[in-house]
Amino acid sequence: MIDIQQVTKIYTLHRTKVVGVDHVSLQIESGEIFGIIGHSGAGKSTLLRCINLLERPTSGRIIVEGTDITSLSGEALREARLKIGMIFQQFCLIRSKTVFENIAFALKAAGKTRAEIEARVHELLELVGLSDKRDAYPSQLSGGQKQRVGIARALANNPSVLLCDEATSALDPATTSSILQLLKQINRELGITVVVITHEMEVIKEICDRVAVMQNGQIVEIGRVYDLFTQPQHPLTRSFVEHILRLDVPERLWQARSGTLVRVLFQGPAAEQAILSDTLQTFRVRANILHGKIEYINDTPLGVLLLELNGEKEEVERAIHYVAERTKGVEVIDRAA
Ligand SMILES: Nc1ncnc2c1ncn2[C@@H]1O[C@H](COP(=O)(O)OP(=O)(O)OP(=O)(O)O)[C@@H](O)[C@H]1O
Repeated sequence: MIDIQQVTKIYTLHRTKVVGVDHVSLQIESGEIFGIIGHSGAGKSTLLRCINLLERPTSGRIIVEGTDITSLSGEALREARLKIGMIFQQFCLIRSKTVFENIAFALKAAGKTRAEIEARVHELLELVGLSDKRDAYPSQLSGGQKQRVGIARALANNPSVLLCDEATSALDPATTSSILQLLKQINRELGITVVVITHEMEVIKEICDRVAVMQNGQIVEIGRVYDLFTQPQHPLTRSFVEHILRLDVPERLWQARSGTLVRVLFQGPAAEQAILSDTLQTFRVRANILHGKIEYINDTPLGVLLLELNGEKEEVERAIHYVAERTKGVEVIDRAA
């Protein structure tokens, strides 16, 4: 477990104090993929860098797998850091060294023998799917391949935690997806705790089990990703979720509507069909499906449907109530006049 207790980080810039992280307490369970999302300047990087003490908190404690990281320095800190791997948005590879040498570097630093290094690099390149690039230089690799080298290097010393600092922000969507799948595979197969910071809800949606939402150095909401999608509480969380679940209604349909517009969230298509037909049979309402889509939240389907309901006002309200009780939520977007 990573136990972050009342961590504050204050920077001093030209005698002015800047609060990076403000009294954050957070427990990340061993073996989970935990996301931290927020806009630029929210304090995500600072918090992440406190976990391996790249930034030393101004106050508070961080306990990683039973070791109080914040109490360490010198050799003890170097040793503890071997158990915490990290990957970066800009990959941070050594340009003058080959893929093999970049990964071997982390093992040499840990005092491994030549034979151990050969065997381990071979194993890591297989894991990240880059066995054929062993002797290539970073400049000869695509962004996705560079990040795979970064991942191999971060895993070299068998860490129990992998910190990912905007690891896919420099990559195109297809490459992002393949890197996220690799992180998920590493988490599942090796049992490594993965902490991801990002400003993109797509990243959280694809791989995270839980997420914390940060603003002004503080955590404003935390929970299971699916729950945050279906019941966001804080306005910032709502805006992140909205970005993914938004259904843009063509202007023509918007103008032509006459009934009440509702957005329904439901878990999977089968459930939706049964609920809709039940509703139409139970109440004297007509339903028009204007738009719909299914998002996969860490492999669990979440459907979004935009309906126009027509009928007697009270009957429509009863139907909405009926649907609300049987789905993940109903939002009335526009009531019929
Ligand atoms: N080395 C530093 N010196 C002074 N202030 C800093 C330093 N690093 C971060 N800050 C400040 O701390 C606050 C949090 O920054 P941080 O980089 O952690 O946010 P972030 O959420 O990771 O944003 P981004 O995605 O843009 O990196 C910001 O106000 C930032 O200006």
